[in-house]
Amino acid sequence: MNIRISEATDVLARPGDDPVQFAFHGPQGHITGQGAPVPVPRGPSATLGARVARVFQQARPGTIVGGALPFDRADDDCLWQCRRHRGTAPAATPPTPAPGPLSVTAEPSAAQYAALVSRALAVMQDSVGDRDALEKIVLARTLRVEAGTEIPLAALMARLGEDPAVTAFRVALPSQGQAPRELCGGTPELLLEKTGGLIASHPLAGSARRQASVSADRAVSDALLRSEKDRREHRFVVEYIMDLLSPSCRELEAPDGTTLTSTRSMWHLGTRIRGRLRDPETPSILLAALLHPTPAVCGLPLARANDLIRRIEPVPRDFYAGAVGWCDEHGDGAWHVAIRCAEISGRSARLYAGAGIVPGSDPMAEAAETGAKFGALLSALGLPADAALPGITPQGETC
Ligand SMILES: C=C(O[C@H]1C=CC=C(C(=O)O)[C@@H]1O)C(=O)O
Repeated sequence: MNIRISEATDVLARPGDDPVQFAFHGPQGHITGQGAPVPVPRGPSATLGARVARVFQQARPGTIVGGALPFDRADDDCLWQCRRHRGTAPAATPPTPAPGPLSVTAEPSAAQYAALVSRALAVMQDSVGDRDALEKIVLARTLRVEAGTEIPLAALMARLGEDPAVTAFRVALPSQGQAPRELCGGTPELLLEKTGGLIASHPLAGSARRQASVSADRAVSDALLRSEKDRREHRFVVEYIMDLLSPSCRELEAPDGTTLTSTRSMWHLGTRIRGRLRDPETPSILLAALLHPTPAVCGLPLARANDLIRRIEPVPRDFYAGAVGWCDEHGDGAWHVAIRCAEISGRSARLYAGAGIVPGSDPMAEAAETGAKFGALLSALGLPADAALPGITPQGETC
């Protein structure tokens, strides 16, 4: 089920030179929210329904709401109301971003991250037998990239959009100083798409880095498909989403079961979920907010994992591992998990990557997995894709 915005019958505004508040290019279509910034009053997840309903009651027909929900449901979201623009795919051969000399600093380093994973595994072990025993946690690390010149977002989007398996996105965020701040990335994970009464979700969890040779690539994907640890990590996410969606659905199924899915740099385990809503008017943004954050980015049980993440991750997640997307006046829209992304402001970028930890996880392997997940964004920035793999020290700095 694809929402093809370019085939929509309603009147579309013409894209101009207006500032872009949000843009999405990927398998769910191309959509851009452009124009003078008109924010949806900001607030936490608990007040989202009332705030968005008020916008659509007062807005002109053809208005859409799009933007970013933060990782932490208690934090304020960042949503914009815009006229819907017919988006176009980014240029096929985009100019090189060329942001000048770059420096990369891992915060925390791969070794420090592996130590955090060990700590989380110890908490998991200690919690065995508790009513709310910690079964999974997703821990993230970041890379701070400093460029010699401003990072060109349009070129970065175009580079990310070359991978047909991902949705390249950008969302304007509230600025924290002089320079505008945006969340930009290429996410492979569909949280929730709604067209009329039909919904779809494609949760991913369980990962392996793509390999250069065909035989090695096949071997790692076969191993991922057979891995009991990765299947367990994945199952938590699918069960969580099915449980949360089922009260709202007349039909809900995962017809193909769990299969391999790939981007240009990663293999994942994925499960396509499809459903038919009891109430076709249910806004996609509220379904996204209901699901988010899933155990693909937080853990299980949610509250315990979230609490540990807040206590041990050294860099706040902000909008990383939140949800990004858009919703129209009929509730239709598409929301993606905000991963494989960076917060970008002027010459600076902060890249984020996380990995699901379950009993049996190997701390250094999880550090390597996060290193591989940085690859797509690093190469879109003109850096070596393996710059964040443990043991590799770009320009003398420690990853
Ligand atoms: C949390 C991230 O990935 C999630 C999505 C796919 C696979 C994942 C994993 O195998 O751990 C993660 O759950 C990230 O890329 O930052």
